[in-house]
Amino acid sequence: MLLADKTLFITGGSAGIGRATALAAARQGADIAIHYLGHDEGAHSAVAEIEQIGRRAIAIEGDVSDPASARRFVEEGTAALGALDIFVNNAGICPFHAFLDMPGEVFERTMNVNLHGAFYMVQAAANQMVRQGKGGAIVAVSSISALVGGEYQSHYTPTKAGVHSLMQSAAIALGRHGIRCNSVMPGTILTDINKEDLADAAKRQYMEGRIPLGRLGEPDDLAGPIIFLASDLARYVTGASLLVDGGMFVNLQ
Ligand SMILES: NC(=O)C1=CN([C@@H]2O[C@H](COP(=O)(O)OP(=O)(O)OC[C@H]3O[C@@H](n4cnc5c(N)ncnc54)[C@H](OP(=O)(O)O)[C@@H]3O)[C@@H](O)[C@H]2O)C=CC1
Ligand SMILES: C[C@H](O)[C@@H]1OC(=O)[C@H](O)[C@@H]1O
Repeated sequence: MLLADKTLFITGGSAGIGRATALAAARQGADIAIHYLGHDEGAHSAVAEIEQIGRRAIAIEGDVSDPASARRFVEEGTAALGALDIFVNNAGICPFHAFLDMPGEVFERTMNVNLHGAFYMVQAAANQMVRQGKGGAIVAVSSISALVGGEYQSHYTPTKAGVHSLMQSAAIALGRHGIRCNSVMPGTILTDINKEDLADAAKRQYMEGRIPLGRLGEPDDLAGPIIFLASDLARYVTGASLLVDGGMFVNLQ
């Protein structure tokens, strides 16, 4: 097992990529702390499934854009599970909107959740790892959108570039503590975040057509790459990013 007896803390663990990763990490031997916003059913059913696998789990509600929520997640999760070995920063939103009339509150909320939230969460987790004194691994869910733009994502793509950049700087700041920091860059993965956008058949067909592997991603497609980066298999990997996009990025023509 790749994560035997480790503890893994993950934001956005009630749905989509985060939920799939939490369950896959439990199958690899980890105990899991889930942070989520308000989707009680998703969070509590994930906890129940993890316990059925035979691992411990706790779900803690809060808004990642609030720094106090990051501190509470780390404190309460560590009190429940005994330590924080791996942190996965995954929570995020993407309310698709045109650029020219983007409401200020949509821009600010997206920045606050995706980027500021990542900063506060990663900082709180890193401080706990430093206190423990035995290193650790941090994996952030960035995006292919850190590298390319989107007409309706002008508020969102800078947050994903920011998360990628945060992992690079954190890798430098935390290397001396034995803490590795990396990111994954998913392509288009079928989850609630894009259900409405991909309900447009023409858009969905266009996105599918760009992918050499011939299909959109599933949340489980991210679990393996995240667990790899979190595990000792990646013990000399830090400051790196891994595209997980079925080949979409390299498909120019
Ligand atoms: N799906 C895709 O194609 C891609 C996704 N990504 C990134 O992957 C990550 C996960 O997205 P995905 O699984 O698709 O999305 P989902 O909408 O399925 O899940 C989002 C998760 O984030 C949580 N969340 C949202 N806002 C907050 C908040 N303010 N505070 C705490 N938790 C919050 C949600 O909690 P709750 O359920 O309680 O509301 C939920 O658990 C995001 O960072 C996204 O940008 C990157 C590239 C592609
Ligand atoms: C929400 C989008 O479908 C998704 O998010 C990203 O980061 C990529 O741009 C995907 O298309």
